[in-house]
Amino acid sequence: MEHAFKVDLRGIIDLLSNHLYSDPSVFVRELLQNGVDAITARRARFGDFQPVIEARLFREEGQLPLLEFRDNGVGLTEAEVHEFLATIGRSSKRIDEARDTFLGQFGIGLLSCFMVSGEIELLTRSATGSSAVRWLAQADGTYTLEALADTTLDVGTTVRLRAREDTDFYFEYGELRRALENYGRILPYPIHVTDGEEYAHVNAVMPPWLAYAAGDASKRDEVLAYAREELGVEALDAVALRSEEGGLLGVALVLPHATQRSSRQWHSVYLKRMLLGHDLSNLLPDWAFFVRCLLNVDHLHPTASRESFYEDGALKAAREALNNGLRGYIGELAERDPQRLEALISLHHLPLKALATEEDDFFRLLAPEFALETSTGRMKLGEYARRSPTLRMVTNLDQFRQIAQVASAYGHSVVNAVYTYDVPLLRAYARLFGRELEEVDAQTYALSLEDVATGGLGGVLERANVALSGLGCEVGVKRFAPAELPALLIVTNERRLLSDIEASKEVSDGLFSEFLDDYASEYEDVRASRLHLNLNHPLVQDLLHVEQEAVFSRLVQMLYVQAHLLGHHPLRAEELALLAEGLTDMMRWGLRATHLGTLN
Ligand SMILES: Nc1ncnc2c1ncn2[C@@H]1O[C@H](COP(=O)(O)OP(=O)(O)OP(=O)(O)O)[C@@H](O)[C@H]1O
Repeated sequence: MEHAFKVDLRGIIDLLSNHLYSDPSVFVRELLQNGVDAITARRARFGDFQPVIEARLFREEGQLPLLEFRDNGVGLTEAEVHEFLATIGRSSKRIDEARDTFLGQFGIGLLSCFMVSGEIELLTRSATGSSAVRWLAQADGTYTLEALADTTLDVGTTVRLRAREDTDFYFEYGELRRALENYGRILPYPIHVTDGEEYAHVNAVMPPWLAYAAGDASKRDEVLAYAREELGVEALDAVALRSEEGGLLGVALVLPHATQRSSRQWHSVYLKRMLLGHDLSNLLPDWAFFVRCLLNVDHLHPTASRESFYEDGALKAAREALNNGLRGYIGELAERDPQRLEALISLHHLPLKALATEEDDFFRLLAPEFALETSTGRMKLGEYARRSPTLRMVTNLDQFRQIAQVASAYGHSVVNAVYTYDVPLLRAYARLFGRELEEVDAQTYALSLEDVATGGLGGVLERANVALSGLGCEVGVKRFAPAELPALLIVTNERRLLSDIEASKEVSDGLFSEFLDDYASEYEDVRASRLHLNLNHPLVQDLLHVEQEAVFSRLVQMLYVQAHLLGHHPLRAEELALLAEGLTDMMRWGLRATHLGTLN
């Protein structure tokens, strides 16, 4: 035996309200959409007429507010009401040629009215001339349908909804007007709203960006003013975007402040002039996070929630077109107004770096303008490459701090490539412009310091090592530039990690401290850090002649602490204690020297 499915309407309403639609105010969108589609259908079948959509609110004493939403579109015959309105999932708009003409297609939109109202009343007269009908549907899935004797009812449809206690909010004039403006601001048919006292024509003035996008360049200032006044964006530029694919028209407003990839922009995306949503992540290229877009597409397909687009060939083509539009803007700026491009790069370097790493042509165009931090100051990549035939980079901030002083003594400038995109940018530069790229670290420079024969040092090394025993540091004596630098501390990354663990242990107790001990034991064989004393420095030369062990030891320890400070190495408790003791001794000796004219 064959049986028919039964539908539990309450279940479906629950599905729509809790899982498909993000907000009950979408009922306004669905009503608008049906009104617009009905007018489009009437025009197509019965010729031109003066279209109108009207929302009227009634508040009567002791009653919950009532909304009447009227359009003078094609209307429905009794048979069509049974077929399309009362059959869930059935739509008059799902024929192939209608897909591109109408906003609706799924045959579920009207049900969203049950999110705000217990019943839906619909009065309609078809443009075919048949008699008017009244349909009254309940959320439990039952409905009544009666033919109306009233012959004065105009062609079109009126939907009547009474608020529930908990949905009163959506039936307030201000809220309804905001929702109509939000969804219908650029719809092509006039939309009116009134509550008897207040009245508005919500789409009386078309925003200027559509005309600008369509090619009317004279609207640029109006678009910038619109962005400022309506969106609160002091845009630096307005880029017109259009493409046949997807029937896309839009404008990208260049933001006046730097942005991160993670900062999501509040775009406005319209489908056939009806607001679809604010997210453009599946249309805009990844790197375009420096613009805020206003966009209308005519030929893309919405998902059932109408909050994003369905992934298909048309969406892919539209994505491509947007990508090309924004790239075209940057390329054209380079030719038309290089200074403006320079300003754009310095403000929006992150998105433009992302673009440059994607494509060689853009790399050549943009890369020389990107700012870098180098051991000889901030400069643009182009300038850095002019000054430094071999490109040198460090990828670790600690390393950069350690070698910044020494590298310049060798006439080297080293890039601090710890920021996003720096490494791929330098690699791409080396590849495209045939340069050598060296990754350097503190050890590389320490190895190239000039060795000193230990024979002539008279046991200084041994004594210095005793002075620093227990600190995990070995002492060496070398000659290097700059001569003003008395000592250089080289700390390996593992050693740095170990110091960090020790520092954490100082402030933790119990279990965590034990865990840190375990963790640290894995690094037991780590090489000690190295303190290179610079024999070019007069203080180090004097050190060779200090005989009193206490003084010698303090001097070495203070050189060790000073090297920490100069190299921006964090001080552990041991180093802080040495610093305190050393300073006390120095002061004591200073005072004694003042009084006695001698040190000791
Ligand atoms: N104002 C109206 N005028 C004329 N016909 C209407 C009106 N509102 C609804 N209909 C008819 O009822 C059908 C179902 O409407 P509903 O809003 O549920 O779905 P839809 O608009 O077809 O698709 P979607 O779910 O994508 O919105 C429509 O296809 C249309 O035939």
